[in-house]
Amino acid sequence: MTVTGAPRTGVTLRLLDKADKEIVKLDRAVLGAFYKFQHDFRRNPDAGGFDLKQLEGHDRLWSARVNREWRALMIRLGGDDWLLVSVKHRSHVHKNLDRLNYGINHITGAIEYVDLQVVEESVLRRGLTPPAAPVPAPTPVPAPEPARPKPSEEPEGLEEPEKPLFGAYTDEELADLGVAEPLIPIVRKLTTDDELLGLAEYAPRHTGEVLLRLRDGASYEEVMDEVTAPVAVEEPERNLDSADWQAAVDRSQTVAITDDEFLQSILEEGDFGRWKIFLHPTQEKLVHRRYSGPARVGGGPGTGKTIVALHRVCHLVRQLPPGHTKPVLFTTFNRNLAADLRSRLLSLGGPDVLARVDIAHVDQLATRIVSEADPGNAKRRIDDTTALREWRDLLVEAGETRWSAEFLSDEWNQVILGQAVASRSDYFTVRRAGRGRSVTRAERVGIWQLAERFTQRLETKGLETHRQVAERAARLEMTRKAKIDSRSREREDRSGLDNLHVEAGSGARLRHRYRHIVVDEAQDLSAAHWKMLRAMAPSEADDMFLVGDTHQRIYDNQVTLGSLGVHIRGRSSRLTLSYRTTREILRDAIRVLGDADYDDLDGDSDTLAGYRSVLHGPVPSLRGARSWDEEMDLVVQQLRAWHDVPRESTAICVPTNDMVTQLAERLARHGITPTEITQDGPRGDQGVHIGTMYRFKGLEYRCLVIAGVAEGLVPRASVDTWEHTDPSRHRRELHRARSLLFVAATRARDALAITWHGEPSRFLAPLLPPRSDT
Ligand SMILES: Nc1ncnc2c1ncn2[C@@H]1O[C@H](COP(=O)(O)OP(=O)(O)OP(=O)(O)O)[C@@H](O)[C@H]1O
Repeated sequence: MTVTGAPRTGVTLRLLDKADKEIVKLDRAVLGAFYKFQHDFRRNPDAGGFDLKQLEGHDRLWSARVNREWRALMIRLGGDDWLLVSVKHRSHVHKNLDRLNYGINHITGAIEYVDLQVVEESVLRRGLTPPAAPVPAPTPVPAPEPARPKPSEEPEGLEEPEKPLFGAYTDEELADLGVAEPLIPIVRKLTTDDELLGLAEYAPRHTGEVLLRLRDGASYEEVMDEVTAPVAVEEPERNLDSADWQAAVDRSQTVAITDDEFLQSILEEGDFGRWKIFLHPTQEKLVHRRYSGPARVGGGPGTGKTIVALHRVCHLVRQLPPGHTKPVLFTTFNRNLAADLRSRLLSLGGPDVLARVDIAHVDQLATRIVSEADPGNAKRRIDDTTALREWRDLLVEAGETRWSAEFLSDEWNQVILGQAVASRSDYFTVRRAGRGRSVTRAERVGIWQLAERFTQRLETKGLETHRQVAERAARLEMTRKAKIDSRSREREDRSGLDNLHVEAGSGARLRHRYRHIVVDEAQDLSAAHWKMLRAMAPSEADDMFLVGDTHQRIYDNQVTLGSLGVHIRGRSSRLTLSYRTTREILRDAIRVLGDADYDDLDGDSDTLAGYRSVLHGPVPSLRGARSWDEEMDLVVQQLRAWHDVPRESTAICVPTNDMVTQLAERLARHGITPTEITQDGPRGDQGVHIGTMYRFKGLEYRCLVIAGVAEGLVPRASVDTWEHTDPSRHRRELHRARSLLFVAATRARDALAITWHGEPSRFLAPLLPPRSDT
């Protein structure tokens, strides 16, 4: 192809969501021709050689020559604004001119393109041959549950292929849910799940989401509320001007191709890079909204909370006036997660964005604050287990028997440090919600005295716990904020902000450390962390943006944000579409949670209503063994069955450190390289990752085994010792153990296998057949 003509400015070539998936499948030569085509087209669409023409019978659909055989299909949005929707062989275009369909969806207001021929073929193909599972299906599994039938309807099962899947809905109902209207006649004919999955692959995204949710058993009203309403154009806009393609493009998932490298990176990263460019409309709204104060985004695992937080950080940075400071804090629970945020932010926003963001985990921040105030501090940090040992020793030495070491340790962590209680009089009035046993005023005097002795003991030994540091940092920051507020209310210079590092020791005028704070894994931060963070930014619009899921809380840090000065009421939203896990894994993970209650970080309850996925894979496998030794062999067998999955995309999660060591040895003996996940993340890139459940927070793998899911291990046997002595603590510990298993199960993207030895964990009961069958 010869391209002539001078470059022209103002040409925009956009790519519609899903067109990238088609392009990436083109063979190498055609892909090469396509790269050249898009480069030349962006320079000058009128240059010779493209044979650019409007397709017969279509107002806006144009074709351009990619090479002799292949054509790019584009919607002309107006003037020099083009939307690339497909790249097809020319014979396909000519034969199917009347089957190429595009328009503005009257519910979502987004541009949709459908090649009816392709959709029909994919439905038929799926209908005739079983789909290839992304990974080998693991062995014995309970039968999949049929979708929940609509009330007053016979159950629909996979066994009745002749019955239309969506026979219970009228065309109008489907259209009102936002199903692409040209597809409704095909939807009517679907009779199997495989056909439905085939259609969902090529249909516009929203159509797939609606149909799969209906098929999951959700009612029409539920689908309307959960799937359609969040992306529907507002009522006053309902009378969409179907000619306004420029407005429609803003509501569509598209990306403007800015340069060759950008396009190449989108295509090369494939599914792994899509989070950077195609946000779901519900994610998009959260990223760009202006919030009058702290905002919180919840949602089940894999719904893209971290992705939203990353985009939000970029958005906030792009609104900043030019400068060299870091007015945005991006924080999370631990070092490992913070390192991951840093590399993803760099990949999303590049070095310019990264340069304006301070990324640090909460304990690191607390340590910085404390060191800034007390540079000579050389204390050794100890964890909660070592601290508990110190409590035991103290009680023995003091001859104290009124309270157990565990009780006092919890009281100190959760009430005294947890709520940053600074004085005995504060302790008399502090709320002890969730602590189970109540304590009298006289008892509080005794507990406070012991707490003072305990802190003195640590002081003398040169020790301190992370919680102590967090609490001290919170107090320091709150004092600092009080000074800022009182001293400079009228002379606050809103544009100038200092950071910790800039200001330390400089004697500069006190200012808030950050203008915006974005928090990931918010469910695991303690009250002291929140107090510290709250004091670090002025209370203004867009000050704090928190993402987290209380169903995944695995540390005992329940808080009520409102009481800590972080007022999220009225600014809370939830994401519900999982981009990570398949529908099969998600269904079992939800069953593990049972009907326990979860909070919304602010004293009310949270739910996973509407939590769903459009991804599909094998049903999780469940296998028991007689002994741990036998179970380890099961794990090896499972890994062998996954031989075609890269080892580093496979992981094993177990309840204890000893099991990590033993399993690693067993794998090595069978020639499978193990890589331990340490506190700082996996020790290397190679091999199957192995770690305890706590280490899996924030990670994801294609294939995952959760081993040792047995009574006595999940939950730990010691949890039941609280059953009668402290029922409230017993409940909390069970809750936590359940969440831990839920977090582990939802790390799997394609396949999940759960194993145990002896008696299976009680949390697996909803997944297992009734006892008589086992
Ligand atoms: N809009 C999107 N397009 C493509 N992929 C996405 C999108 N949003 C999220 N993902 C992918 O889904 C997976 C889960 O995303 P993310 O880690 O942000 O979820 P999360 O809600 O924070 O999960 P968790 O609560 O388990 O930590 C990641 O692989 C991410 O890249």
